Amino acid sequence: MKYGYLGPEGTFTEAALEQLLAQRGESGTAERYAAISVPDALGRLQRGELDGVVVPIENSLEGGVPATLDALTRHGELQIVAETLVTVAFVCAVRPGTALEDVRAFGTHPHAEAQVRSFLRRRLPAAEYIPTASTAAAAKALSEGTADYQAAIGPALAAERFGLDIAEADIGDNADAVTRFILVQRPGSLPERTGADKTTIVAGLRSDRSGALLELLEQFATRGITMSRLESRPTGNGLGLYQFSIDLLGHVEEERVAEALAGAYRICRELRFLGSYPSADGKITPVESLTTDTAFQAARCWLDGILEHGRRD
Ligand SMILES: O=C(O)C(=O)Cc1ccccc1
Repeated sequence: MKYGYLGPEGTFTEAALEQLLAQRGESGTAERYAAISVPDALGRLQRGELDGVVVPIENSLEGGVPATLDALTRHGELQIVAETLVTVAFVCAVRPGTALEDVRAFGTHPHAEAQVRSFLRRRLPAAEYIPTASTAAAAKALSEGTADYQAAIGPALAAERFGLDIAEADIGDNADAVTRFILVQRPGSLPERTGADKTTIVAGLRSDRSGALLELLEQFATRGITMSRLESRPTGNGLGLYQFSIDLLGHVEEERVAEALAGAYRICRELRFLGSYPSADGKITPVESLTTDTAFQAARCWLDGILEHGRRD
């Protein structure tokens, strides 16, 4: 199996891939491919050049990763099969001999920049921020002398891989910051239901219907389904046109989730199913007695009885 990740070597995403491979017992056998961007990785997956791709999707401080949410929605035909959580710790890396005082600009991934703001305010208040495709891409360019910045912010691993010095370590605003990464594949069989699962969907609402979002949320509420993420992203087709990227606690093979998705499908302009997969935290989702599979099956039995008796020959 060949797995792609947001490269180059030394990104947080590479750490997430290693974590996922270890869980799947594939650390020794998998081939790795460092992609230059999330769309590049997903494109290669879709064309069959890769069998799986790991990308960041959500951060405990910043929320969803727009590049991933948008690329996943655009590709449409891909499926999330697993997730993993990585605790991210940041360092400020420089070329040997550079002092923090010499740093006029720094490069890093937008999600890293958002998580080191107090360090930036205290230590680099005048430095310009140059966004890069990944944290390790910033470290690589700095070490190769092709960067127009003097510092790179990212994991210690990236500094180490590219022979940089660590000017300051542990510069994150929040020591408990966690990033959630997903493993994406071409559509195939669904991961097995574990009781601790997530389902990811993208819902495009009908713009001519007042209360469309409320109606969508009702589909989940009435079936006892909890959302763990809800984000609006522009469709790209004009101002005011949004779609919602949503994580639900549950698996599509559960009756309550299947019924809610069917309800959502009826009322949405467009509904994309992006996958049901085990939650990384392994926490079993409590299911109220009125929304268990048994409760749904009993209701259907009752209805079948009515239809059976009332059938006209
Ligand atoms: O650029 C990286 O190293 C990534 O893997 C993306 C990222 C950036 C910041 C926090 C988590 C993931």
